[in-house]
This record gives sequence, C-alpha cells and structure tokens, in this order.
Amino acid sequence: RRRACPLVSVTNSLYKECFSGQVSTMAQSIKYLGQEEAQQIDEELFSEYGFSVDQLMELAGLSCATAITRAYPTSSLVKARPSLLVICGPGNNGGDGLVCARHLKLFGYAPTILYPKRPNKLLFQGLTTQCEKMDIPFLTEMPEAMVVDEAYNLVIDAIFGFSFKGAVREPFGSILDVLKKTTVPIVSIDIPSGWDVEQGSTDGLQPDMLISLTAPKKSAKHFCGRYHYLGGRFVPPAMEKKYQLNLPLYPNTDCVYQLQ
Ligand SMILES: NC(=O)C1=CN([C@@H]2O[C@H](COP(=O)(O)OP(=O)(O)OC[C@H]3O[C@@H](n4cnc5c(N)ncnc54)[C@H](OP(=O)(O)O)[C@@H]3O)[C@@H](O)[C@H]2O)[C@@H](O)CC1
Ligand SMILES: [K+]
Repeated sequence: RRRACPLVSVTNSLYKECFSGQVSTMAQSIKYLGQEEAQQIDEELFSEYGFSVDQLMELAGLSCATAITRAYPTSSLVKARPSLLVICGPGNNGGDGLVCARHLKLFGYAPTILYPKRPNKLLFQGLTTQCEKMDIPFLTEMPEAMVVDEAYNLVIDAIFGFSFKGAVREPFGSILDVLKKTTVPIVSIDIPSGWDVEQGSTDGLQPDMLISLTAPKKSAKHFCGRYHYLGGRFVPPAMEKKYQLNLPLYPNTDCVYQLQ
C-alpha cells in the first residue's frame, strides 16, 4: 500500500444538466473542497436544510461500511476470521466510525473498536451502546503494530475528519505512530488522519482506501492508495448547485460511487 504515485488524476464524472428543457450529458470534474468550505457545507446542512447530525452520520457510516464491502468482500480477506479494527476519534469522524462498525457487523465482519477519547454527548453514548449491544468488543489500549498485523485484516481510520488542525495531540499521536508501522491495509474515512485537510502529508499514513464523504477534500489529490470511494449521498440538489460540487451520478440506489 506504500506505492509511489503521481499527484492523482482527478476523476471526471458524468454530469447531467438541463439546457432549455433538454438534458445533455457532459464531463465535469468533481470539486475538491477546502477545509472551510467543507465546514460551511456541513453547517448549512444542519442550519438551513434541517438535517440532524445523527441522520447524516448514519448515512455517512452506512456508506463507509458499504464501500468497504465492495473493496474488501469477506471472501477476499486473508485471515480466516473477518476481523477489523475500527479506531474512532473524538469528533464526528469518530461517530462515522461507530456507525460503520455497527453496519460492518451486520454485513458479516467481526469489528473491534478502539475509542480512547469519548465526548460526553448523548449521540456518541448511544452509538457506543449500540455497538456494545451488538457484541462488538472495545479495546482499552492501542495494540502494538505486530499485534495489529497478526490480528486484523484491515484497520478503519475514523480518527480525524475535516476539522483536524495543527500538530496531533495524544493519545492520537502514539496511535498514528503505530499505524504507520503496520502493514495491514488502512481504510480512512473522509481524510487520512493526521493529514492536513488541504495539503495532505508526505510522512503521514498511506491508506489503501479513502472514502470521501459529501465531496472529496483537497488533500484527496495526494491519495495514492488503490481505492477511492465517494459516500454520503444526501446532498440536496440546491446545495450541490450552490457549491458547484459536480457530484457523479450514483448508480441506481447505491449509496457509494467508486472514483478510483
Ligand atoms: N456534512 C458532512 O460532510 C458530514 C460529515 N461527517 C463527518 O464529520 C467529520 C467532521 O467532524 P468534526 O467537525 O466533528 O471534526 P473531526 O474532524 O471529526 O475532529 C474534530 C475532533 O478532533 C479533535 N482534534 C482536532 N485537531 C486535533 C489535533 N491536532 N490533535 C488532536 N485532536 C484534534 C478536536 O478536538 P478539540 O480541538 O475539540 O480538542 C475534535 O474533537 C467529517 O470529516 C465526516 O467524517 C458526518 O458525520 C456527517 C456529515
Ligand atoms: K479519518
């Protein structure tokens, strides 16, 4: 998963637009969002469009679990037990990870969660209880890199999303250091954790898969892994138009779109 790559090709999406009553199809590039724009869209979904956080988190987490089943079906996993380690951070990216773990369990995987810094909010307490009640084990500390490689088929990185800023604080610095030493494929939700949301990182995680939510962030142009999916199919057309997101046409009722 640490292969060299050029600055990634921007995937073109087929995009339909209406011109004087006629529908024509034209190629448009999907937009890569800056940090402030991603936060603005997020805020607007709640304040102007009336969504609640748990609603969007459920759709985001479900799309992550779905994308993982496409890239890594249980039949393709190298270990006999379909074990996965889901590492959840202190914000909404961590919440996506909890939802994703719950759906992955329903899809036949065996997730284990590490959730070292838990916000004192009902939403996250509820998501944690749901996972516990589904017999998903929670670790009390980050295992060593060798143990991760031996025990799990994949690591799901739900540590930081588009609000990450500055130098990584503990306990996440040590967790990311372990992840950099593992060889098991890493799946990052929305942003590879520790990467600058716009600039990426030259010495950070190199995930095998990235699942961008709503629209890719600018740092996704530096993603060199094998699979890039788009999830979070909940953007109202008026918002897509306002921000000129040029989202691809999701196939049929799919909640994910493979960009790469
Ligand atoms: N509309 C959408 O697209 C939707 C987006 N969704 C998801 O939400 C994600 C964004 O969530 P978010 O805004 O809660 O922030 P997120 O990135 O999880 O992290 C913030 C936390 O990290 C911490 N922290 C920050 N910097 C740090 C550092 N250097 N070192 C250590 N800690 C640091 C910070 O801590 P604090 O600064 O408060 O101490 C705070 O607790 C987005 O990427 C997507 O996954 C979906 O759920 C729904 C629809
Ligand atoms: K992440």
